[in-house]
Amino acid sequence: MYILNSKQLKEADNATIKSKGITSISLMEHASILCFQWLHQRLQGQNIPIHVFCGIGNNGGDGLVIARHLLQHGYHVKCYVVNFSDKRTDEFLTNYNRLKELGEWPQIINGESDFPRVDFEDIVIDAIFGNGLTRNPKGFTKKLIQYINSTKVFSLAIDFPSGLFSDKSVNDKSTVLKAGHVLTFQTPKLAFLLPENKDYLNTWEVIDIGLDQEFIASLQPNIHYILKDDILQLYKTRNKWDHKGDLGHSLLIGGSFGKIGAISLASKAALKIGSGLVSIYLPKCGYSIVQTAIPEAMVEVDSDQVLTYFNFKTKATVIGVGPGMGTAEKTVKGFENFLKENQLPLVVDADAINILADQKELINFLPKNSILTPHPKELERLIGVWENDFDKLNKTIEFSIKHQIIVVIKDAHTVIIDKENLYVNSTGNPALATAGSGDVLTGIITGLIAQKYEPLNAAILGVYLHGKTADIAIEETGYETFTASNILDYLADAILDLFKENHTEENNASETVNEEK
Ligand SMILES: NC(=O)C1=CN([C@@H]2O[C@H](COP(=O)(O)OP(=O)(O)OC[C@H]3O[C@@H](n4cnc5c(N)ncnc54)[C@H](O)[C@@H]3O)[C@@H](O)[C@H]2O)[C@@H](O)CC1
Ligand SMILES: [K+]
Repeated sequence: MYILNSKQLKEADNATIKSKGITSISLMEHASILCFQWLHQRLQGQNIPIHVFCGIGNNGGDGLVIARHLLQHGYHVKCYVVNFSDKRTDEFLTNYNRLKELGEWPQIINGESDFPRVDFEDIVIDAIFGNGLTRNPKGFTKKLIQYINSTKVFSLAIDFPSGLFSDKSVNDKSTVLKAGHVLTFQTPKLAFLLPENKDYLNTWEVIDIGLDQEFIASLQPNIHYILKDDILQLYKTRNKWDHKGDLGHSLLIGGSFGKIGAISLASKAALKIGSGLVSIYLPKCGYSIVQTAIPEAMVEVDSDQVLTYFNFKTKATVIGVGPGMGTAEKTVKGFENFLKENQLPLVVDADAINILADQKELINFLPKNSILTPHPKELERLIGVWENDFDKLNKTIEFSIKHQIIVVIKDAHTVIIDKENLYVNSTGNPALATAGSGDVLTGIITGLIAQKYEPLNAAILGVYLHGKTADIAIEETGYETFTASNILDYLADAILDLFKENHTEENNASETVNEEK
């Protein structure tokens, strides 16, 4: 699924109005009725006070439409116009008049003395600002947002939590209305998926308002939200005549005394995801451990306790390097020599990333389309500090273009960056915040490249499946007892789930952002 920015969304609105021969008013009516229905289905006519706060733009127009339908269905509605400007849009004015025709005159809020009383048990519909927000809310509008937040009332945000920008960072945290739930139009918004915005929304879902898909595709959006449908297009089924030699040979390089588990997990993962053959190259001290733990794997050893020589004989198709490797001086030297010789596709993780961050000139030896899988701290060592999450993404895009490599930024929403294209993952939960989870991801991606997946597709598919294991598992394991080994236990379920009937929530992008709330 595409993620559109604010400009693309406006273009898509206009293109749809043209191609479908409809008016902007009817598009607004349609979008807002879907929001009304969402609420009506849940409230079933309950007599709860609903405060609808409308701005003066088209987001406010949506609020007015929702208020009208709620009134017509007998709800206890109070509608307000947050009068921060006199530049009311035509769509706002039309719907303002339609509401008045019903005998309902919205209360105009011109200052703090006009703020209504809002109780915790009430419901707020936030239709103050949407996609048109260009600057921080100021004056009494800012105060109103703070007042509503202070009541801790449930608020249903229309399209955006008011105060949250679509494509740039919020610099004043106190100007965003905290949403209990967001009904956002047509596509997820990048802002919802960034860690810096986690406090502004609890859950969100996309409401499909029927914008012109052909037009949207013609914009060639560079940001994607990866759902099951996207994954099914990448997934390769096996052929009857496949031989283990056709399914690639993964070589996992890593481990050091005390950290043999990391390379062991990565190697198991490469096997579990279907790599035809798996070899491990590690320090001698890990030999018996991996031979016992993974009888399917072949093993070659380096010096006693840390990797030093990197003089393996294995002829692999792809190499995953870094888990548990450490950064001993001998290892750094050996890794440097290895990089200068190596021609094979690489998946680079953990300490191997730290070595690259320390000696940036080595990055130039990575083959084109190598994959780096840093967590945020490792990324910072690689690209330097960022001002905010948008800056982080831009800096990573520059890095990816400069070095022609793919970066997997591991986070609650892992983002895969391939030059200017961003792929945001939709699966996973905090159960994955556990030791060894990254090592398993490295093994999965390596094992997929072995099976002839393009590196980018291997990263997208690997990250999705890795997250999906935890989504399936938590029903049984809860968050706490889930460990990295469980990722491997549930990998089969994650793959089989691709072929199960879609649940509605998977057709319709949605998520819980903040698990505790
Ligand atoms: N036909 C359409 O264009 C549709 C629009 N829709 C709604 O329209 C919204 C976008 O509407 P608008 O573009 O009118 O914008 P908004 O309603 O989000 O913003 C209102 C206006 O406030 C001004 N503004 C921005 N920041 C401000 C600030 N800090 N202080 C004071 N004024 C500020 C802007 O110039 C903008 O015109 C979407 O989020 C969605 O809710 C939906 O009804 C779907 C159809
Ligand atoms: K809003």
